[in-house]
Amino acid sequence: MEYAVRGLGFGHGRTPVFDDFDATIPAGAVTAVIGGNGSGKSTLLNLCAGVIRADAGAISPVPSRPALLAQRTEHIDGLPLTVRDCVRIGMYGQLPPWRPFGAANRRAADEMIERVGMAKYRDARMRDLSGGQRQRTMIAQTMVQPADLYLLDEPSAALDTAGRQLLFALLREKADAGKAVLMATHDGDEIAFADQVINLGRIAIRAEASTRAPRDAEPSIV
Ligand SMILES: Nc1ncnc2c1ncn2[C@@H]1O[C@H](COP(=O)(O)OP(=O)(O)OP(=O)(O)O)[C@@H](O)[C@H]1O
Repeated sequence: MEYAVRGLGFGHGRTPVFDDFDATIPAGAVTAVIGGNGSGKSTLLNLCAGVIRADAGAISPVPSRPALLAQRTEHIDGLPLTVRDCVRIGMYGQLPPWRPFGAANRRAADEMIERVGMAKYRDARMRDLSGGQRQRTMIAQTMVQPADLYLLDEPSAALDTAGRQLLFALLREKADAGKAVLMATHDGDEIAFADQVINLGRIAIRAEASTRAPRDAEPSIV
C-alpha cells in the first residue's frame, strides 16, 4: 500500500507552492521530506492531513485516519490543559460518538505518557513545561492516535538525545506495523533514520521531487 500524490497544485493565496507535483509515500516505511526554508514541507504535510485543500490533483487513497504533529503548537499554551489532557485529546477524534472515553483509552494515554518519559509531569500544565517536555507531550498526542498515516513536522526539534531515541523507536514501531510515516525535517539524524527521502529542493514552486534512499539507512525503499 502507498499514498500517491499526483498532479498536486497548491498556493497560499498568491504564493504558489506546488504545481503538478508528484510523490509517493509508502506504508510500512518512514519517509523524510526535506528542502530549504519555505520549500513547502509543512504545506505538503497539511495537504496530506486534509487541514488545507489542494487546488488541483489528489492524494490517493485519501488518508482516512491521519495523525498530524504540527510545527507550531504554541496556541495550546493559551488553554488550561495538562499533559494528560493534551495526550487524551489525540484520541477523541477516533472515538465513535456513542462511545465514551473509557478505561482502555485512559490506559493507552497513560502508557504513551510513560513511553515519552512524561509520567512525572502528567498533571503539569502545558504552558509550564520546557520546550523539550512539551514536544515529548505533542509526540505522545500524535503517536497515541490509531492512524494509518503519521505526519510529523520537525518532530525532534527541542528533543535531547534520549527524546530522539524515544521518537525514533515510536516511528519505527508504526512503520513496522505497516503504517506510513512522513516527517518534514532539516535534521541529519532524522534524514539518516528515514527509509526514503523526498527532496523539495530550494525553490518555492516545484513539479518534481527527487526521491532517494538516505545513504546509511537500511532497508532502502525507492
Ligand atoms: N499561511 C500562509 N499564508 C501565506 N503563505 C504561506 C502560509 N504558510 C506558508 N506560506 C508560504 O508557503 C511557502 C511554503 O511554506 P512552508 O511552511 O510549507 O515551507 P517549509 O518548507 O515547511 O519551511 P520551513 O523549513 O521554514 O519550516 C513559503 O513561501 C511560505 O512563505
